[in-house]
Amino acid sequence: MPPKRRSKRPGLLSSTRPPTVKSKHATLSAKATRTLIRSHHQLLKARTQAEQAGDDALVSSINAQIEANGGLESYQIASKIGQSGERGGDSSKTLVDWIKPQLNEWKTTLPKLRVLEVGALSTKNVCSRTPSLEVSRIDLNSQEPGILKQDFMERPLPSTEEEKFHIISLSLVLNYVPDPVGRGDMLKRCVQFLTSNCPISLPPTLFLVLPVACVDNSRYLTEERLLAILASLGFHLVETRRTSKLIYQLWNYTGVSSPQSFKKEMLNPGHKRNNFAIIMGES
Ligand SMILES: C[S@@+](CC[C@H](N)C(=O)[O-])C[C@H]1O[C@@H](n2cnc3c(N)ncnc32)[C@H](O)[C@@H]1O
Repeated sequence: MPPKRRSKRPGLLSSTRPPTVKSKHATLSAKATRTLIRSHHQLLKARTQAEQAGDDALVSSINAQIEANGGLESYQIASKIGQSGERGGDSSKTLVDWIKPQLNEWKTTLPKLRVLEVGALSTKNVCSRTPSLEVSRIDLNSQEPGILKQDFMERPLPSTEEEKFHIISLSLVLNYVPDPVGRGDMLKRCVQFLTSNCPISLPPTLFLVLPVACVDNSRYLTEERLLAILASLGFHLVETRRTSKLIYQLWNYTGVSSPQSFKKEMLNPGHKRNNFAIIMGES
């Protein structure tokens, strides 16, 4: 009797470790997507620590592991899958829903509101399809012609109000930054790119999305601490929303800051917690 032919249905990538995305059209299970994203973050963090320790051999070995996992491109593909409707969807829909009352004031005779989308993976998300918004998209690795390859931390500072933005989106970007000081610097830098010179009654706005574990399950960051950090920079929380995985927040910049330093200090002890932290000096 001839051997039974095996089904041609491909197995899930989650059954292989480490998961690697080879083509832009590869399909990853939800679990494999999460594993790939988590592993990329862990490798970035380990690389930063090796760099800080001056261990060049370890840096090279971690770089090789990042590449073996498919690099930033595979990470972005996994993140894009996460943006699909069935996996939680496009976070910019929440941003647009929240500012809809103000956007309704907008008329075609007015200039569009400038949005800086840091960590942009798509030119077709909800904010890009909103007629009153003009979106400038940047990412460390551009996936499409409408996305500029640029590190926000290296973007030249604006020299005029017109070069600034009414809204900055940091959706799942702050948690990508591998070290706590860099995260504080990123939040501080946002202030320099925001303008209150707006054609409608929308204050300068920061849209922040983080994995909920960053504030619920970290030894060094809580929602309260995040609020204190952003308040010290002059931000006021106006909207917040949670899903089982993500926390979405809308912050208005008031212009009234009270510089304070925030160290990495134990707020929430527990051996099962993570080490996500934001450090900020007073300057
Ligand atoms: C998880 S993806 C988030 C994608 C999308 N914003 C979302 O909400 O699904 C994080 C992206 O942030 C980008 N990124 C991280 N740090 C950045 C920086 N300093 N400047 C520009 N892009 C950055 C990464 O390259 C990556 O594509």
